[in-house]
Amino acid sequence: MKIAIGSDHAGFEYKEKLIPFLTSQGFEVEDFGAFSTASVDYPDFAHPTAQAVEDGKADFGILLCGSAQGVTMTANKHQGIRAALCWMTDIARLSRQHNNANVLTLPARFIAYEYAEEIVKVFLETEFEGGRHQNRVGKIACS
Ligand SMILES: O=C(CO)[C@H](O)[C@H](O)[C@H](O)COP(=O)(O)O
Repeated sequence: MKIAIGSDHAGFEYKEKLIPFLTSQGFEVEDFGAFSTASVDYPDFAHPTAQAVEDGKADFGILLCGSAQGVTMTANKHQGIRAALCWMTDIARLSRQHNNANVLTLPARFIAYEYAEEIVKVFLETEFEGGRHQNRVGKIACS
């Protein structure tokens, strides 16, 4: 399974730790930057990460910034992207079970790194439930 990952400067350090974590769990990872803690603009990294998922080049995306608001707003501009801002494992689980989220966004300045790993694990291990949720998810996209 392939994961596209991106961040701004605020999410850079967590991204750098998540990449080897994901690799150790057997995932293939494509890193869309940022590549340092120098101040950057989150859309420059959130758009290509979301695009990789939208194009089917990655199965899931993971995006990080300080609050996760900016990367979530940016990723959700893409058709076919359902980016979920997750700050706790239960929210991550529900974002997969009920919303079939395909991009996980993490607020690096508000959660401990170890907890970010737990959220990632839950998100990637949880299946979409379908059923009544399929109808609702189908109504999200604007035509
Ligand atoms: O969501 C965000 C922006 O809407 C993120 O939290 C950014 O990481 C944050 O704004 C960066 O702030 P900084 O003061 O430029 O480091």
